[in-house]
Amino acid sequence: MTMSKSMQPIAHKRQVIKLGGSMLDELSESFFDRVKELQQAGIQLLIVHGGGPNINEELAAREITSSVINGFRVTSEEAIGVVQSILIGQVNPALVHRFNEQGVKAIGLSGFDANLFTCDLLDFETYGYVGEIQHVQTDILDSLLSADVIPVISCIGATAAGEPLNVNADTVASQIALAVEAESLLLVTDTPGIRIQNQPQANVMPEHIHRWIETEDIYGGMIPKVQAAMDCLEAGIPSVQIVGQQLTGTVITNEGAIV
Ligand SMILES: Nc1ncnc2c1ncn2[C@@H]1O[C@H](COP(=O)(O)OP(=O)(O)O)[C@@H](O)[C@H]1O
Ligand SMILES: CC(=O)N[C@@H](CCC(=O)OP(=O)(O)O)C(=O)O
Repeated sequence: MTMSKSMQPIAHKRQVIKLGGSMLDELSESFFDRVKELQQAGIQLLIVHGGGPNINEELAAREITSSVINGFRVTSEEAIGVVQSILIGQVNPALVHRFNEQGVKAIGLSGFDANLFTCDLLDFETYGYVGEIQHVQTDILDSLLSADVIPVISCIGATAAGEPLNVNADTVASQIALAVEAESLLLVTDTPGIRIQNQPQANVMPEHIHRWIETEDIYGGMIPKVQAAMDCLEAGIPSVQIVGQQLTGTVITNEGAIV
C-alpha cells in the first residue's frame, strides 16, 4: 500500500513556539538555553513571531491610523506596506540574528518563501488587507528541520497573485503547528498566561474560554491566542500553552487536565 504524505510517521517530535511582539525585546539568555535543551532532547522547533508594538510605532511615526477589532489589526492599503516592511525587513532579521549569535542555526521566512502559506482576504470590508490562511506548504520546513535549522517565520502571507496580506501571528502559529503535526504549541507573550479577575489560570478548557470572551475577561490581543489554541485542540493537538518569558502560565486542554 502506498502511504499518502499525511500518513507518513514523523520521525521527530515538533514544537511550535510563537514569540509575541510584546516580549521580543526582552528575550533572555535563559530562553535560548531552553531552546538548546529542547533541541538536544531531539525536539524540532519552529518559531513564529509577531511585532505588534514595532508596527504601532512605525504607523504612528508615519501618522497612519489603525484600529484593532477582536485582536486583529484593521489594515489599510497604506498600512500593509508598513506591516510588511517592519515584519520582514526589521523584526524577522533581528530575531534570526539573535538565534544565530546564540549558536542556534536559524533562517527567516515569510508566507512568500517557497509558498510557505498562501492566503485569501479574511473579510475586506471589516479588516482590509488581513489574510486568512488557505494552505501551508511544509516542504521547506521539513528540509530545514532535517538540517537542524530553525525556521523563524513572520506573519506576512501571500495571495495567489503575490500580494502581501497581514495575518495575526497567533493564527499563523496555530496553522503552522497543525500543518507540521506539532505535538504542542507555546504562545509566549508579555504576561504569564490568562488571568481572570486578577487570578492566574493554570488549566483551562474551551468552555471557560467561550464564557470569558463573553464576559470580556478575555479581550484584545488575548482573543487571537485563545482562538488559535482552540483551533489546535479541535484538530487534535492535545495542549496549547499561553506563557510568559519564563515559559510558565496557562495550559489549555479539552479535559482541563494538567499536561
Ligand atoms: N484574560 C487575560 N489575561 C491576560 N492578558 C489578557 C487577558 N485579556 C486580554 N489580555 C491582554 O492580552 C495581552 C497579550 O496580547 P498582545 O499584546 O497581543 O501580545 P503579543 O504581542 O504577545 O501577541 C496582555 O498583555 C493583556 O493586556
Ligand atoms: C492581522 C493582525 O492583527 N496582524 C498583526 C501581526 C503582528 C502580530 O500578530 O504581532 P503580535 O504577536 O505582537 O500581536 C498586527 O498587525 O499587529
